[in-house]
Amino acid sequence: CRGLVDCFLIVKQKEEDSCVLDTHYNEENLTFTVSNLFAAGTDTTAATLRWGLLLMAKYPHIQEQVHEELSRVVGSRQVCVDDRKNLPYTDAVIHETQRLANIAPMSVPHQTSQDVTFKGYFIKKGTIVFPLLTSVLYDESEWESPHTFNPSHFLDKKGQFVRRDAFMPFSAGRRMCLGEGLAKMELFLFFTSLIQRFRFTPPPGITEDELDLTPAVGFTTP
Ligand code: HEM
Repeated sequence: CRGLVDCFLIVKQKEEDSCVLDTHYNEENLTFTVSNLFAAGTDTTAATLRWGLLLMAKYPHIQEQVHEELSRVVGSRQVCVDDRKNLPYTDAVIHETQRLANIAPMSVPHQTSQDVTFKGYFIKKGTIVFPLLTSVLYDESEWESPHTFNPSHFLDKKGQFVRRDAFMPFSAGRRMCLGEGLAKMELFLFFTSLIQRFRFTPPPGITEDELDLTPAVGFTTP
């Protein structure tokens, strides 16, 4: 069994052999599952990484601090997942990038499966609901400076990494992002490997102040 598709096909075969009718393991679901994984798992991580590099170009003193921490803790060997716990500043920069980049501002639409009253509002069964992640990621009662890039949002006074409940780029609840662990691992490994080897700067003739952080409109925020 080499991966998801093999696993799926093996169960499909078993169910066919035991004459299970009405199975979820059919070709249509296989196609949807694989295409969903591509759609949900490629542009999201790539857009976040691009935001990370743009922010490093705009704030060179922060890029320098990430570089210093990486040189001190990892040196020139390849970064591995286990290094993250020893790189609190870098970890905070990646979290702050995800918060400010806010790449899935409306998460994905859900639909109420029954009538529900939420915070005094009646929502009828079958209503489409968009959970606005922006409202949490930029919540003024949660973040000291919601609209600025500030890695201290994820650091305590001693410079140790702190988790924040309002960090919700992967949404929340039962249907939250299935790829959170994979995405975090990818972002950490790609971001650190790039900063270890390169310096990111604005193009010639452009100052850091001129780098524009206005997001473009898209399903994710490019
Ligand atoms: C920075 C990267 C990513 C972000 C910010 C992100 C964000 C999200 C968000 C906001 C949702 C909607 C959750 C909800 O319905 O409430 C979601 C769903 C999902 N994500 Fe991600 N995602 C990322 C990367 C990935 C990766 C790498 C994969 C897998 C390869 C993935 C797979 C999925 C899947 C399968 C769902 C649907 C889950 C379901 O409906 O039960 N995501 N993601």
